[in-house]
Amino acid sequence: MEFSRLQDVVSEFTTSNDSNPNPTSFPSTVLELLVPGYGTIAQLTSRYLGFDIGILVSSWLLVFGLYHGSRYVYEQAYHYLTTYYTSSIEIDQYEAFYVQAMDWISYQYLTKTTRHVTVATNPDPSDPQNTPDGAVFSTSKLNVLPPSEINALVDDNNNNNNKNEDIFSYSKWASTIPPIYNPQYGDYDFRHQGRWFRFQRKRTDTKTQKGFEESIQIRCWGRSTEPLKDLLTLIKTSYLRNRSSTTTIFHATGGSSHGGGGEPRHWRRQATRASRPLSTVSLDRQQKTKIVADINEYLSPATAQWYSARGIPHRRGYLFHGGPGTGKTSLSFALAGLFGLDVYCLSLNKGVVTESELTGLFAELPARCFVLLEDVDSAGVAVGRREGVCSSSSSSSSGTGTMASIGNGMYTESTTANPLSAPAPTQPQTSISLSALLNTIDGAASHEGHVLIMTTNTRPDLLDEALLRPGRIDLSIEFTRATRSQIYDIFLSMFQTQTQDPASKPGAGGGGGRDSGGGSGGGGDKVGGEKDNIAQLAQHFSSLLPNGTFSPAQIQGFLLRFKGRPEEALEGVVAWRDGVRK
Ligand SMILES: Nc1ncnc2c1ncn2[C@@H]1O[C@H](COP(=O)(O)OP(=O)(O)OP(=O)(O)O)[C@@H](O)[C@H]1O
Repeated sequence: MEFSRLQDVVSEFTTSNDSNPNPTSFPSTVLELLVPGYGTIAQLTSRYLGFDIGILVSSWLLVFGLYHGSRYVYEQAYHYLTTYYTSSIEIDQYEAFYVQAMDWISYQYLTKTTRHVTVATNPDPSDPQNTPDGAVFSTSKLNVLPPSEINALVDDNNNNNNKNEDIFSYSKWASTIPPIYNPQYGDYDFRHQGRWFRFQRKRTDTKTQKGFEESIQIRCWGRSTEPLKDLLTLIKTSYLRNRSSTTTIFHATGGSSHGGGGEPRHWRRQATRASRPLSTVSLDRQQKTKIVADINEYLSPATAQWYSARGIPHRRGYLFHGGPGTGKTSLSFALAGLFGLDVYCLSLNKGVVTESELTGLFAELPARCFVLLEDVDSAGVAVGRREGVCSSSSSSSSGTGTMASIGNGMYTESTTANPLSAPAPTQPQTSISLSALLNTIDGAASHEGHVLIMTTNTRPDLLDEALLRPGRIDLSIEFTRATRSQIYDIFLSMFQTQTQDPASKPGAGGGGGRDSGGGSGGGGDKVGGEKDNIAQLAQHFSSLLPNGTFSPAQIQGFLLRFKGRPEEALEGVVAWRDGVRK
């Protein structure tokens, strides 16, 4: 604006204050400046409508100015107060605690009160969070149809299958699973133990394939972070208490290879499962006791202090070696369940993870957890065939049986003695070098306190000695093909649990709960009798299979065909054994 014109406006404003017929209106020159064409519109409305539009425009300008002015003042004051008089905690979506905090706050406060929620479907039946009653699915709900009914269903011309109550309908089942609700992006206030907290769910755009990353921020009044820390401790305690009978499994997602779209690789919760009882993993008792005692001692806080007082890194590594389907992964999960820890799984096979990604993933691990590094031989640690070693079978350290190995030192799942029918030797396909793996495991920057379990299908005497040295691998457990006693155990665990559970047997026991001793005397006798019967069948079954020939997974696979029908499994086992061996 020209200076002379501004002078005119000011002088008119001062003179018009005296002469303005309507003191509630701004001077017309000011209004003309703010609303282009005001003079013409004012003249027209005054002439034809007999109405002074100046009052209307002035009121509107006043409200507009007041609104923006107060908003500006509010924002400045809010910024000042939040900067200097509040404390906050930010939780990144890749932090393990993110899920716990989001779940807890959403469930306790936000999704009950807020009208703006997001919904997600995660129909994992084994996740207690997803079951209608919050209970882990019980094995007593087995739905085994007799052959006659199956035949009727197969021959049904009228397609009444979906009306049959005994047929499992996924859509019906899924409709009973409540969705998971979370608050939408934005700010939410909630009051916890007499104190106000502000929860903010944020979304930041990124150049990754997904396009954004999430985080949450929790804020409270005051310059002390103690209320926030107390809240997080409470969330953690309640989460761990609820999850004590479950195991949460994390896998690495993203990454430069395998469709990760260049996103950084992070741990992501894959599933939460009912913890596997240790008794369901069949292994030599001494071996089991040894590893449980070892991990128990290692995880004790006193041990951590002991290590630290002596300047020894608090680390312990375990090597599970054996053929496919012999129970390495199962034991790892069962142990994690026993010690109430989450499992972080990573396979080093097929080059799915690069060295920098491996380092980044280890840096993100929580203080206490199980890390399951599968196919560790892929990291260039298998030193190849050694004369006079590979051709022989390795003998079990515990004397529980032998494991056949083929020419390249790999344990094989094949039950034939012919190496030609065994899988071809696998070459390391990963982009991880041995030195990178060792650095990640025990380099200066690596974390302490987690239980590191490495699995391999390669015999340990063929692995690089650098990996095998104490401090990296402190205890080795060999997993063999099923011995007679393992076959017995697998049969028992397959059939006994079911028969011991009165709820699973129509008419058995009656209201006695899961404990066979809890029912009436007659029911208890019946369950006890069935138990003895199953033990006899298991004995007979194990005597029909050769020692150390089939993997536990093979035997389990066979028995799974006969859920609830142990006698039929016994009848069919000889034909199956001979068929597989042919
Ligand atoms: N020792 C065992 N006791 C009970 N079940 C077993 C045992 N070994 C294997 N199984 C069963 O076989 C299946 C495969 O087992 P698991 O994945 O633990 O084998 P693995 O040794 O990790 O195999 P891989 O080397 O191929 O990863 C599981 O369903 C498990 O229940």
